[in-house]
Amino acid sequence: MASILPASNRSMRPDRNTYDGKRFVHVKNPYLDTMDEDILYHLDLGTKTHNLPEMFGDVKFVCVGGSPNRMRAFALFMHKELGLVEGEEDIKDICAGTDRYCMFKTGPVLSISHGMGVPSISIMLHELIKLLHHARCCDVTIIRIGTSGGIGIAPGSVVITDTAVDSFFKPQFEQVILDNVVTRSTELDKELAEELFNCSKKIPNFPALIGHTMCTYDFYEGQGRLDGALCSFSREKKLDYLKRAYEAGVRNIEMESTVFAAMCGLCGLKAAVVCVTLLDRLDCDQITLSHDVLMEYQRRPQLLISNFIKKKLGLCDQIS
Ligand SMILES: O=P(O)(O)O[C@@H]1C[C@H](O)[C@@H](CO)O1
Ligand SMILES: O=c1cc[nH]c(=O)[nH]1
Repeated sequence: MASILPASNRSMRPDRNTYDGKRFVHVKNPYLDTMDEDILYHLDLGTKTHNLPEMFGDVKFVCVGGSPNRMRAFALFMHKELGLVEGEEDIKDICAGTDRYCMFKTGPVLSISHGMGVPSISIMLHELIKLLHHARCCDVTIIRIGTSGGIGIAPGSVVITDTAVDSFFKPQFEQVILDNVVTRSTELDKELAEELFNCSKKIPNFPALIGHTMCTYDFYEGQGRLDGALCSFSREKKLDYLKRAYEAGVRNIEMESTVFAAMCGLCGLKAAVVCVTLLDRLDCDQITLSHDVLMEYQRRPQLLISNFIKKKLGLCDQIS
């Protein structure tokens, strides 16, 4: 992928007046317009050093997930599924100059890792959303493909999130800005969730459901685990909490969905969260799956999203 610009090049910032008629990415920051250059530090990209419209202008689907290897595997899988002619060796990590995140592009699909937890995905999303804006991308759908702990559902089930909720089962994300708490909505695109669910029904033996996803700030105490280095509650309290979560409509727990939903919603991106469950938290806390089973489970959201993308691109609606 080309596109290191000479240092003398002017900013690639687009003219927003030419944006009419399509669903463009909104950045909601008046200061961006006053900047001569925008350095996307954690992605090792910038408006003066890279021709972002040339590199990314055709992106229509962005898939994000915690692990660099998973997101690389997804890019390679999509490359094959889209029947693209370039060799796999051409799919290089676009962010290789930093070891914070990995990014791969194949055709109109961008695959990016975001690390674990709200702060990590939030930094990546700020820079990714600015990247899509600078690249003048339009009609972009963004999907988080992750892993999670299930509540009251069989391990291996794929949960398509209708609403991301916080640890109090509320559909909101609280962002501390200066010394204020700003509450943002975590509603996701319901039509997109339905479309994904319908897509899942066409895949044989594919256990999928729509439900609320709870996002926590921690994997251990924050998710009611009894097996962390610290635990100050009883087994009964844990089960009572998880059962109340289930009654509130929560079917899985992970660590990024609320900020993902809030930021994508505010910036006009159609967004979905699709996570496979690795265990049923009503039964246990430790993840005891074999490596092979874990890999197979992690491929489930990828398979669903690849079918969805192929359908949207009119390539086919058959199952691979
Ligand atoms: O996308 P991944 O599988 O990384 O998401 C979940 C939530 C945390 O980031 C992590 C915890 O194991 O997995
Ligand atoms: O239990 C789990 C499994 C994966 N990811 C989580 O956040 N929790």
